[in-house]
Amino acid sequence: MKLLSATQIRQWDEFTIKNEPIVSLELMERAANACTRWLLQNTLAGTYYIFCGKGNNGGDGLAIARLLYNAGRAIKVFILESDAKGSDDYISNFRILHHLSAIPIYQVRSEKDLPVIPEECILIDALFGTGLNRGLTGLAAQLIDHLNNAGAPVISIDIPSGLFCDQSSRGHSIIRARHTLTFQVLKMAFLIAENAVFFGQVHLIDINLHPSYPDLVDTPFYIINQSMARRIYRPRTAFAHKGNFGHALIIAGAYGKTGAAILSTRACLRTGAGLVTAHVPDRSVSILQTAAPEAMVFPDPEADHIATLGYTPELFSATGIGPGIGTGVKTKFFLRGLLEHEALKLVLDADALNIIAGSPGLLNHLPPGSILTPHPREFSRLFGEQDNDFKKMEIAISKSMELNVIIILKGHHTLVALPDGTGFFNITGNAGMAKGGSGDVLTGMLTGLLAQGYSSKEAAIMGVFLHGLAGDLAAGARGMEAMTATDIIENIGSAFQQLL
Ligand SMILES: NC(=O)C1=CN([C@@H]2O[C@H](COP(=O)(O)OP(=O)(O)OC[C@H]3O[C@@H](n4cnc5c(N)ncnc54)[C@H](O)[C@@H]3O)[C@@H](O)[C@H]2O)[C@@H](O)CC1
Ligand SMILES: Nc1ncnc2c1ncn2[C@@H]1O[C@H](COP(=O)(O)OP(=O)(O)O)[C@@H](O)[C@H]1O
Ligand SMILES: [K+]
Repeated sequence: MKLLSATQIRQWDEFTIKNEPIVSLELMERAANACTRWLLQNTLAGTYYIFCGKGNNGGDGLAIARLLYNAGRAIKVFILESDAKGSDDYISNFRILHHLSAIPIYQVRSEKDLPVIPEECILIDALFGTGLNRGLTGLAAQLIDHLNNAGAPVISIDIPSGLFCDQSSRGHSIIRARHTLTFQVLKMAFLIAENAVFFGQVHLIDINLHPSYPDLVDTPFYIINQSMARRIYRPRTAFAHKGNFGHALIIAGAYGKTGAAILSTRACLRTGAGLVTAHVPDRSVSILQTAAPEAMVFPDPEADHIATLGYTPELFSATGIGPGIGTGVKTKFFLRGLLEHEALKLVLDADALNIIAGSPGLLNHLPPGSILTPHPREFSRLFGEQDNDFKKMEIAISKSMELNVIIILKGHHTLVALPDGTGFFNITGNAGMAKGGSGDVLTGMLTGLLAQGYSSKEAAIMGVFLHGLAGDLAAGARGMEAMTATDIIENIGSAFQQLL
């Protein structure tokens, strides 16, 4: 699913107005009706303090005020005054509301007009929407601070005021909403970790924008959804044999971290690789074979570390390396040697990435199409600290293009950055996965998919989707606190079944 920019969303409104066709004011009325329905269903009757700017977001706020009033709710309307005359639809809605003389409308012209806000009221934020074109300052910023400090819950219309859709909002005054009722589609701002404190729970409000528009526009950003994963998934044919599904190699687990090797290996098995071999230090062999009897093992001659490439890596269909291997000298040399094999299909995670971060020259020796799976700290070690998460995303994409690799920047909404300059956001997964071992599972899953012949792009996109979905199923069964990485593995099968 395409992730549209603020400009494209505005054009989508215009496209709908022209092609449905519908007049702009009626589209605003449709949006306001949908928001009002949500408010009536989800908020208890109290007084709504509705704060409106003078653009179309403010127009939405005025229309919502009228509809709530008609539904019998108590309301007060506050207009943030400025020199702007107001958008046409704002003006129309203001006139309609003004005629309903029972509705109190207050103007906020200076600091002394900031109202006293009782804690038990509901604040509706319709000050600025997707038309924000600079950070808020002056009276607007004072009003935002005032609302944030009031102690009453804030419900933002479309986007918290002050938050930019497609760029970092760091350092600006921004509403901290408990809920955001956003029109039609997710905005990029809601996918970026640094914004998490602002939008609260996001609810998509369907306003029936014209279905043809997204097909007509290009965008470098996508959201991974079930239908995208389904298009990638290739169900097994009845006459298949294990040779059809590749032989995966997992290189993981210095002694003391054998668990990482077990999790990756078991995830790889559960993802469908025909054969799986785990390369682990000698002392870990029996532990691994007990925990994952379906896997074969290559015992490293070293008791505690990965050090020896005693096989031809090209014989494996795909290789995952990194979980728990440590960054010792012998393991560094091992990785250096492995990267000389240019034809490998590789997944690099955890300590493999830390080793590369310590010898950045190695970045130029990654086999084309390799998949790197850094979490944010590993990402910073590899590519430097960035001022904000949007910049981080840009760097992920530019490095992916420059190095011809796939970078999976892990997080709540994991980003898959591809060498063609596109970025795919994952929306499965939950905070129950924020514990040791979840990443090891992803490495095993990605290696398993590569081994079965999925391309790096397919494996990355479907892999992060299935990993998050398995995590969601695990959370559903066990709860976020109690679930473990093993529970993610146990739910990989059910996640696949949702692709059938
Ligand atoms: N027909 C449509 O286009 C629809 C638009 N909708 C609403 O319209 C919103 C977008 O409306 P607009 O494009 O009018 O934009 P906004 O309502 O976000 O307001 C933009 C206005 O504020 C000014 N402004 C921007 N940044 C400012 C700043 N930092 N300080 C002071 N003034 C600033 C702009 O110059 C402009 O006049 C959406 O978020 C949504 O709420 C919905 O009603 C659905 C239909
Ligand atoms: N809050 C969250 N929401 C969704 N997914 C999460 C969340 N926290 C962690 N994850 C996922 O869990 C995995 C954690 O990986 P990582 O930090 O490498 O863990 P580890 O190295 O301990 O196994 C990533 O795939 C990440 O996307
Ligand atoms: K808003």
